[in-house]
Amino acid sequence: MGVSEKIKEIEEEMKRTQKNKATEYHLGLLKGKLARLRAQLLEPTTTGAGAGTGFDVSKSGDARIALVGFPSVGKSTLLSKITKTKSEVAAYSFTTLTAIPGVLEYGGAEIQILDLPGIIEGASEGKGRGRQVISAAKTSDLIMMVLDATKKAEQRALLEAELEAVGIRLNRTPPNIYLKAKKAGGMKITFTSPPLYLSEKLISSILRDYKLLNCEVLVRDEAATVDDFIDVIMKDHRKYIKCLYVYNKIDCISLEHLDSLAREPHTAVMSCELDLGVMDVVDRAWEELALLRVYTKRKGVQPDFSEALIVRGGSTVGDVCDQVHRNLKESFRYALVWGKSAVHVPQRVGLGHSVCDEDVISIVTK
Ligand SMILES: Nc1nc2c(ncn2[C@@H]2O[C@H](COP(=O)(O)OP(=O)(O)OP(=O)(O)O)[C@@H](O)[C@H]2O)c(=O)[nH]1
Ligand SMILES: [K+]
Ligand SMILES: [Mg+2]
Repeated sequence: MGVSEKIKEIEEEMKRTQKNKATEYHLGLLKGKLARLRAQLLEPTTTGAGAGTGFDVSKSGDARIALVGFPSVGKSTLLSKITKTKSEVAAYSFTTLTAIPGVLEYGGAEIQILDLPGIIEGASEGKGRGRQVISAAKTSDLIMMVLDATKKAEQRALLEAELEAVGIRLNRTPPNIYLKAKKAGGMKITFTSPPLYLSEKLISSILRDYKLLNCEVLVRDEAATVDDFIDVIMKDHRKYIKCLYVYNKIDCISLEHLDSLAREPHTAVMSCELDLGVMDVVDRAWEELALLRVYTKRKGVQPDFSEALIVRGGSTVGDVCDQVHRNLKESFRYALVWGKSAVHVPQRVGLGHSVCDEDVISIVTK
């Protein structure tokens, strides 16, 4: 039996099994097996089918956004609107057959936008170019899930399920569970507070199934589920990515419907056709990326505001140094900071100081 068939079999069994206290343990074990098989399915094959590989587009710029969605929702229309790249647009499905990169210039940053082929249900199991599309999405800093506002609400959950199945976790952080494999000593499982959904028995059975016989587990979140625990075991196959849900074609829906869509979290609405809300979508994407612009300044000279250094949210002066030059930290003495992160200006700070968007920094070396 092939991996796909085994997956089908387990999925069928899970569907047949009623969810209740008595079956909880059995279902948990099945989930563990399913996660392992799915990861196996995504391993690159030796036959060169490239199951786990994305499209051959090299990363460029300060961040990458992937446009993911069902066919004909307007992904290519959006790319053509916000970048100088023209990607073919047409009313039929699967107009786009490969990854088309474009560059969005925003506030001194260059963001690569990846237009991708439409995906369909079953993409995670290899339908269409689904797996390649999803692999490409996995490499992005932000997924823009483009949705057709005229279609049923289920479309969003269907797409989410496809991305979930290959280990992408949208707008979530890794579970608060510590797991460390050991050479010997058996299993040591502890909970910081009584678990609501997990038990020592379930955890140890799943660990045995994964042949993790010697390890230490500390569950720090009482609300952690079996899915969370499996994500921790499979952490090399999990990717936590931000997602902005973008509903296009709002020119075709009622105001009431538009209003309810716009209120959903992490959501923006637009009409590429009428050029409505497109720039708001770009602003929202920028916010979600949480990139920071930092300007460097030489002593006695005005900072150059046309040349921003782009760093990730949460970056420190040390990260800024790395961006300027590989060895700069070695000769670093201190930095002077003007801007939102400074309590008084200029503030004298060390490498650990966290920077804010639009800070000006003067680095003083030995
Ligand atoms: N009514 C309306 N139609 C739109 C809008 N944006 C795009 N379209 C139309 O939707 C159709 C599909 O657009 P594409 O940009 O090719 O869609 P896609 O998501 O790239 O499609 P695939 O590459 O086939 O997956 C085209 O006929 C567009 O003209 C919009 O805001 N409103
Ligand atoms: K299309
Ligand atoms: Mg397209």
